[in-house]
Amino acid sequence: MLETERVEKSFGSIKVIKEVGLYLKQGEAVGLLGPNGAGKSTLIDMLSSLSKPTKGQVLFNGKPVFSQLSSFRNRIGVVPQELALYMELTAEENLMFFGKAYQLKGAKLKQKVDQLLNQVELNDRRKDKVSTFSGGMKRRLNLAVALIHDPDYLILDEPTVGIDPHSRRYLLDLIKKLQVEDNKTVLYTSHYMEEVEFLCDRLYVLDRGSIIAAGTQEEIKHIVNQGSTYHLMVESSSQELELALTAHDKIERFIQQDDGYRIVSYSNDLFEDLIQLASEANVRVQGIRVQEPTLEDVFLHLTGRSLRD
Ligand SMILES: Nc1ncnc2c1ncn2[C@@H]1O[C@H](COP(=O)(O)OP(=O)(O)OP(=O)(O)O)[C@@H](O)[C@H]1O
Repeated sequence: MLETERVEKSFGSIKVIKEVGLYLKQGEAVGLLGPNGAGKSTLIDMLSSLSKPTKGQVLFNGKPVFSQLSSFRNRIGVVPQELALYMELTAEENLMFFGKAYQLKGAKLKQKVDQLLNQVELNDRRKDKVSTFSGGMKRRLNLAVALIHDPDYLILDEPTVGIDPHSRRYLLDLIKKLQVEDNKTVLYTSHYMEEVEFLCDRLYVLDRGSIIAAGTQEEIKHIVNQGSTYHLMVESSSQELELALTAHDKIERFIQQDDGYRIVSYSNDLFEDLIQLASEANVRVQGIRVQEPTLEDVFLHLTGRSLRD
């Protein structure tokens, strides 16, 4: 088990991680969800022993990671947010290089490199320089590099940023397979709630350096289940309607979306009120739908802000 014990991290006088306690049991997939700047990368750096907490500690199987650094680093693979690849080397040379850093060599290393290139579907590009790869191909190779020493724990920091939908789908399916079939423990960081919903059994919601919710997806969604989430589709946005939504006592929060508003309410019966508010504001309603709460709603409910603020 990998866990943090009330860890804190400050840069100068600014505390960016505040008393965070989280754990990762072997074999499970855990999501760490939070908007930009919440502190996800800072937390991951501490969890993967790349930086030391200012306070508290990170434990692996009950002992501080810094007391077992080399054996700990052999057990974890980290996929950083920034690509950690040599652009002037080929895909194969990158994997060989990182494999040697873990003391792999000879036939064993070659076999692992072949297996990983197949797994991330880059075998036909193995002899090409990484600088010629698309964003998605680089991300796939970045994942392969993290797996070169066959770690049991895989820590991924927003691995799908800036990639095409095909590569994104491919990476998500591969990560799921690594967890389910190869029994890897996964910590997956993202500000895309749908990715975390697809991959993770349990999750933590991080906001401004603190964990503001934790539990299974069901438990977390239950937080907003007392009411409902409405999707109000309108022809155009209206300041008058927004003022009326803000003033309405049964509406807890709302955010504007491309085609209307997403509204979190304590009430299960808001249809008529919404139609009336829209009509008073001279806004044409195209439709109203009640939606299952998503993690986005949970975040909106807890913080009043959108996940992608
Ligand atoms: N080395 C540093 N020195 C000073 N401040 C830092 C440093 N690293 C991070 N921060 C600050 O800590 C806060 C958290 O940053 P962090 O990168 O951990 O957030 P994040 O949740 O990973 O965001 P993103 O999704 O944008 O990557 C930010 O306000 C950031 O500016």
